[in-house]
Amino acid sequence: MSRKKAAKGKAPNSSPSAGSPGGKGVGKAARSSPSIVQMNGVVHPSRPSISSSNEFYDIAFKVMLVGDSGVGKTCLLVRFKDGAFLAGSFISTVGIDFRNKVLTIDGVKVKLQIWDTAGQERFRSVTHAYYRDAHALLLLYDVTNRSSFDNIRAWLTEIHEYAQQDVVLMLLGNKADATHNRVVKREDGEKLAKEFGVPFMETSARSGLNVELAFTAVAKELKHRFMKDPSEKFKLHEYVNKEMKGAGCCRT
Ligand SMILES: Nc1nc2c(ncn2[C@@H]2O[C@H](COP(=O)(O)OP(=O)(O)OP(=O)(O)O)[C@@H](O)[C@H]2O)c(=O)[nH]1
Ligand SMILES: [Mg+2]
Repeated sequence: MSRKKAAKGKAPNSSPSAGSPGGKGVGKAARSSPSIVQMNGVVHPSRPSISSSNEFYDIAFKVMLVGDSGVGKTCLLVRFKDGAFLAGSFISTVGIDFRNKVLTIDGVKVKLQIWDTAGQERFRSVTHAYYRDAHALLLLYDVTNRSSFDNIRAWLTEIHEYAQQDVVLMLLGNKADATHNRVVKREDGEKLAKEFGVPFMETSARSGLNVELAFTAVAKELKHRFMKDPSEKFKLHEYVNKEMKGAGCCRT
């Protein structure tokens, strides 16, 4: 397997062309493939790989964080990327931003290009334009904010409209550390996730609970799908249920 070194400082290759912000008119796009091709079992980068980091990787995927404003998308990404919590005043994301992180999954270097979207309604058309390139979506609500949970159905409708049909999807109930302010029960999240057939876990960008797990699970699923190795049996739901820790614990 050829190993590619991520180039530095260029714009990510997943961004839609300038002036084409999806909006309602975009509809479903053709299936996008990872920025690599597999020939005779060998993985080759199909075009120059682009990353803001400077690490080698074998395969790359695009992951998008979506959900209402304030649910903790940016904090979750910063926790995953830098291992830190952005405490203090809330700075709402404007438009869209991205960070790269390379994970080693079963000896394979998997680069996740993670898109942090703005939850505010006024940026929705920008977000729509990026759905079609996403290989995975992490859909967040805030366990201390009922309306962010109630809006999950609307987010799922939007995802069905704009994202690829086979996009890897996971529901995350964030801010699980905030026990005193909790208004959404863990069972409510579990029930909703079951109804839509998506894996679910509660997370905390503050404590780090299940943050690494959420991204690792997605990376494992994407790598598994890409490699199509019949000897390797990976089931995302089973993996998540086995590895997930409750809010009472402190898995990072
Ligand atoms: N207690 C607690 N607070 C959190 C957690 N994650 C985020 N927050 C707080 O929630 C607020 C919003 O976090 P952000 O990550 O900026 O929210 P966002 O989803 O990116 O919001 P937009 O960019 O507007 O879409 C901030 O004040 C964070 O400090 C968490 O896990 N626990
Ligand atoms: Mg944000």
